[in-house]
Amino acid sequence: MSTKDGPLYLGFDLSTQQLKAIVITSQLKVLYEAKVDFDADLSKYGILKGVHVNEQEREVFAPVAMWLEAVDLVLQRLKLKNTPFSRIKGISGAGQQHGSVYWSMNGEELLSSLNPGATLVEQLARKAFAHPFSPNWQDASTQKECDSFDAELGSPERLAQVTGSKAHHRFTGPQIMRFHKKHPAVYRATSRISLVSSFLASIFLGRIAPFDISDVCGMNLWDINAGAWCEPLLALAAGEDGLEDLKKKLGGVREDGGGRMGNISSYFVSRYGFPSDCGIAPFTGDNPSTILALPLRPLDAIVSLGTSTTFLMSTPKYLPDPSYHFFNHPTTAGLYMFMLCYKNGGLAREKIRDKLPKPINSSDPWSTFNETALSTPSLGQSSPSDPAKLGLYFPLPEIVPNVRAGTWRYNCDSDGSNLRESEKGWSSDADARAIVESQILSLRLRSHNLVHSPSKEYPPQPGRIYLVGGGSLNPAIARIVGDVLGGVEGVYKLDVGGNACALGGAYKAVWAMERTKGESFEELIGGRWRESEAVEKVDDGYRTETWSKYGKVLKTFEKMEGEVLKGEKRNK
Ligand SMILES: Nc1ncnc2c1ncn2[C@@H]1O[C@H](COP(=O)(O)OP(=O)(O)O)[C@@H](O)[C@H]1O
Ligand SMILES: O=C(CO)[C@@H](O)[C@H](O)COP(=O)(O)O
Repeated sequence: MSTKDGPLYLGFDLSTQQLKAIVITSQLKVLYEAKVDFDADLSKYGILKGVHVNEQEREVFAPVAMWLEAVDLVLQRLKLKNTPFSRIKGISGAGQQHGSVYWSMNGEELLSSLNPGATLVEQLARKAFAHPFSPNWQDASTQKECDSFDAELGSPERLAQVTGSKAHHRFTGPQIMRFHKKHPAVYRATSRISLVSSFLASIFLGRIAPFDISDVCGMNLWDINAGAWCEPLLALAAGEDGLEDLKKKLGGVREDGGGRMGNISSYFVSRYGFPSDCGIAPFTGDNPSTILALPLRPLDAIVSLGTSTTFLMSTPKYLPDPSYHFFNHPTTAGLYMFMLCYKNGGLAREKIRDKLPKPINSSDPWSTFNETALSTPSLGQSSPSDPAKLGLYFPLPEIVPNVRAGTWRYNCDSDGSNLRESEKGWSSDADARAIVESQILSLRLRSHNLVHSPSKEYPPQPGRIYLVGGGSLNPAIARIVGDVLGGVEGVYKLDVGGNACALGGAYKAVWAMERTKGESFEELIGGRWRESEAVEKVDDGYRTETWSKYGKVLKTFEKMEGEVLKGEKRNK
């Protein structure tokens, strides 16, 4: 089929700071891309980095109206690029995980009777939602609710065993529990609760979409082994309004990540010229969607360098633990997604970058940061007798370890001994390398159970490491990832750069609409994917000496986190 007349597929990524869209052919060729950057394009909503913050209550939330406006805007931008909407046969996509949207009693009716002559925001923002905001994954207001969740099943270990994760501030169950307590009247005026992924799918479907089998695992409410809601946890979140009422608000969970939930809403047919039989496939979380951007093999890992940093692997083994997350795989029953997630990713690195002199001879705002990071020796040691530098840089309270906001600088000897808090600290120059090292050391520390030796001559580590998200454009970060985490086959980035998650959505749409009976995502996409057109090697990865050098301080890094955690308990 030529690129001029075949069917096209559209993928979305509604993440923290942007809405991205990508259009591809059946043969996975990228034809059109567009994005809306919330701060740059929709600053009238008063957001910063896509969100509002109420520091007093540690709340972080985003305006639902802004997302509605972004949908029309990104489609207009695709239209300006002459995207032939009439050829789009399927749509899927992703939403930032855990966020919840509260529909009003007549929300679904308004959604199903949109007038194509007016915008989504004009028609839905004021009346279709019981609450104008969606709690964001960076929210940290739910410590009490998390304690109740962990206690309900007996322990964090048990909660992780059942739901794939211990209780986390951002997970939707604890968020709903707090929402119910804080806004009981609004809770009662809510007809349905969507996740960000199912909210976006609902907009295109013209009715409220069910949850997706993978994204539902980000709620602390879904029993992964049983494939059903965990009723004691639902009852806990629902309080006096009761389990049955919350079940109705949540609606169904669709087990099949493919197929079509229905055809596109007539709003998009009339307003943009989509064909009326364009299918809407289930949308998933942004991390599950990211693992669909390439055929990921068992020992391969993805490091997503977006607003959050996440480390993702696809695995047939369900090995839950309170220090990380397991989700159902978004397309393939019997597979799981392993994830580590950090709040202090891109924005923490930006803060260090902004302390360095502004680049003079380059339009790349990262050039000083990169030169500084690359000219600094590993662990800031010019010689083995220099103290090694280990830091923690958390402008926001972190997830792993669960500590308050703060910056900590420590030193130790080359063999990892003699850990002590650095008396004098060090310059911002040294921070540039130290922040990236510390973020990647944490990934290495926490992923070691999931990796094994690729062959006799190598210690346990990933095979390939794929970098995605905004930070994947950065060569200095790629180099440090290779230094610290290894990767015997090297470090790669995707040609679509920061658009991997939206690309995963588009691939999912292709599979959802074109699969033959029983054909898996891996079979269909694996058969059409052309490595040379999709990825680029950006670092050799494993270097024995450097990798061992970081290995010597890995336990010390863990000890440093422990010291900071002890201080946390003292301060409580
Ligand atoms: N060249 C670069 N080097 C390092 N970080 C970058 C670069 N370009 C963009 N970023 C970072 O990428 C982040 C946005 O990534 P993105 O994946 O688009 O985020 P999200 O999906 O969370 O909205 C920004 O916070 C920015 O710091
Ligand atoms: O909370 C998590 C995952 O558990 C985050 O990864 C969010 O899903 C937001 O992702 P980005 O906006 O950084 O892509």
